[in-house]
Amino acid sequence: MSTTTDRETSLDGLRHRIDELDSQLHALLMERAQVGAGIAAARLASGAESVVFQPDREADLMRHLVERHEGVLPLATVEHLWRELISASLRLQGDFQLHLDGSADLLGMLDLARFHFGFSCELVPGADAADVVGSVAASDGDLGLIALQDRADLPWWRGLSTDGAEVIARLPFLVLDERPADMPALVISRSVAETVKRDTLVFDARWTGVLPGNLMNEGLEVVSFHRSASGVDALLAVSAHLSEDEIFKACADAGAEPDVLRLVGGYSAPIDVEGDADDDFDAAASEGLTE
Ligand SMILES: O=C(O)C(=O)C[C@]1(C(=O)O)C=C[C@@H](O)C=C1
Repeated sequence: MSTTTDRETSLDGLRHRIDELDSQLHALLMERAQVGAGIAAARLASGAESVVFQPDREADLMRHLVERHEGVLPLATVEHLWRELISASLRLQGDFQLHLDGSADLLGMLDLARFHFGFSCELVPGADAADVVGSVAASDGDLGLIALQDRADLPWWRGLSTDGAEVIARLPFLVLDERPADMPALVISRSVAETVKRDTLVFDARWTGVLPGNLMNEGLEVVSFHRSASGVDALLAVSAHLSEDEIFKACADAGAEPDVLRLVGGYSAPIDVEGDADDDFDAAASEGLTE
């Protein structure tokens, strides 16, 4: 005669438990989609014309997942599942296309696009980052995915603005060792509502001559930079707590005030699940800045 423990640990017993869990999960997923459709209907009723991304809400959801998470399921798997669910919700609100930076590594780009936006999202290859910025600014609710390089071939971010296309997210959102879809990138969209809360602001900053060498010490991250004959363009990520005056002062303390400082978006800072996210970035990037 089999005991309860035998039934719980036998192959048949475990499969039976998986069937039960799948059925509960499926019911919950269907209910979640229904709630998403409710949000879509409420948006439509409020007169919203196109898909409305809520990057800060998405970041909150992810943060809660990280806080609750335990056990053997890889966190990156959970992230991907939720990204697919969120994308499904978005598609219930309307169609949108994702414009891809065609100058970046294609496989890395596709991996990231599919991981973050799911498999039903229509992908549109763009020539390069500047082309993606133009397409998103001219669209009615499309998104763009632009690969981040420490040294950019062109200062593509000059095309961003808070009344055109702006930065809304930075990927990957969960910083994990050896994670899938780990190409560093920015997501851009047409300008999002003022009510969006973001802890990091992104600026187009320009200096004639060289870039101050120790901006990072002042709490300013050079996300990407482009050097030309006349000077340096930088895409700066800065804590949203700092005012523009404080940013100018921090730059002056680091060596020189920029000639141009223009807000071009913001995002909820990625979560470094295993350690210090800043480690990867600046050691590599800042080395080449003051040559
Ligand atoms: O909360 C919303 O406003 C939603 O539209 C729902 C939802 C989700 O599926 O959780 C979907 C898309 C948004 O970008 C954020 C969250």
